[in-house]
Amino acid sequence: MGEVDPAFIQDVEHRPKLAAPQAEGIPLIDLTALTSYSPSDGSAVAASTAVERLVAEIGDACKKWGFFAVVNHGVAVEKRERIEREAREFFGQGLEEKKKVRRDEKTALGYYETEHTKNVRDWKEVFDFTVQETTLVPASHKDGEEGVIEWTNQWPEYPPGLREACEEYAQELEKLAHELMGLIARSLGLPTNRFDEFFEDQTSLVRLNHYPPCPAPHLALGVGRHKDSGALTILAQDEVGGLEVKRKSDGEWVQVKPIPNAFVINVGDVIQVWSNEAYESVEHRVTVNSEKERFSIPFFFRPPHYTMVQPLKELTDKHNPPKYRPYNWGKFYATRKASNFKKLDVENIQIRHFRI
Ligand SMILES: O=C(O)CCC(=O)C(=O)O
Ligand SMILES: [Fe+2]
Repeated sequence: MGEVDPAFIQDVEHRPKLAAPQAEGIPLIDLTALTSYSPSDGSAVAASTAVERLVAEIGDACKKWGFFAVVNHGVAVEKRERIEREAREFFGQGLEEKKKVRRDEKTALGYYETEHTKNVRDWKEVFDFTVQETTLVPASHKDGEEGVIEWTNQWPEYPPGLREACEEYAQELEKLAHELMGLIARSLGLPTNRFDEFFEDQTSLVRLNHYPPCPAPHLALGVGRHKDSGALTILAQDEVGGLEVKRKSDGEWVQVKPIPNAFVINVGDVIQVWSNEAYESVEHRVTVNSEKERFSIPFFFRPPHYTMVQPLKELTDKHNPPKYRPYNWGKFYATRKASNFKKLDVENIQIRHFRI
């Protein structure tokens, strides 16, 4: 492909600088204290001090960056390698094969190659699946239309091992997501289990991303600038690199350096609201390059559709009143979905529409 379809071209102010600084990147946090903590062993006191330190590190990272990387997270490396292998195999097939599980108006899950972010087409193809076997979402994004529909995953015939690899990976990541929410709760001065009630069901999603080499990496993006709308994102990226985060301190785009077997974590809009902006959801984007393809796998941890998202009572008082009106997560997400993936002339729904 020599010429790039104009649908992919970013406005001048959003085009990437191809040498974004790598210095002063996101914090790297070692989760050993969490995975080795066992209240019954003799070193419980030392272990709990280590967990307290970890909680403080997480709190600092959430405040300063909204992003951090974790190592020693307890997710089995074989499970990650397996899904990465299956994803490569899936995307390596011809378009005809992939289109057999293509997403359409009715089935929101599966393969898709024409996603847009803020009305510009992304240089990528994706495969989406939900974590909960039966995921319920509102049938309509319109207020007053109350029905729900069931989302079911579309699994391809090839590669035959994709489904199992995805299901196993999702289970592992769900455990890590709960652990991280526990640490985040503690860092906000809340009990470890404070967020559990919001995840008895879920609308969590895992996405396999493939960014093919792009002949115009200075004009297009793999994913345009955006914030993640859910609670927390846990990203596995390969060794190629391309993720950039808008640094809060100065608004510069900085690269998130790939670290083998680490996950990149970021706070989404829902935590921004729950925490009444103690933590903010930070803008990020993905650059592409002309030589190498790149693969990544975000796990989007999201509450069930019926959740009313609002600042937690414990984190607000008369000096720090709630900054958001409650909004229904399912309707918010359905509205996003209804407009997100095609070119539109209007802006997507945003949490700032609920800002008081
Ligand atoms: O591929 C990546 O590094 C990040 C993708 C991303 O931000 C997203 O899918 O929301
Ligand atoms: Fe994202």
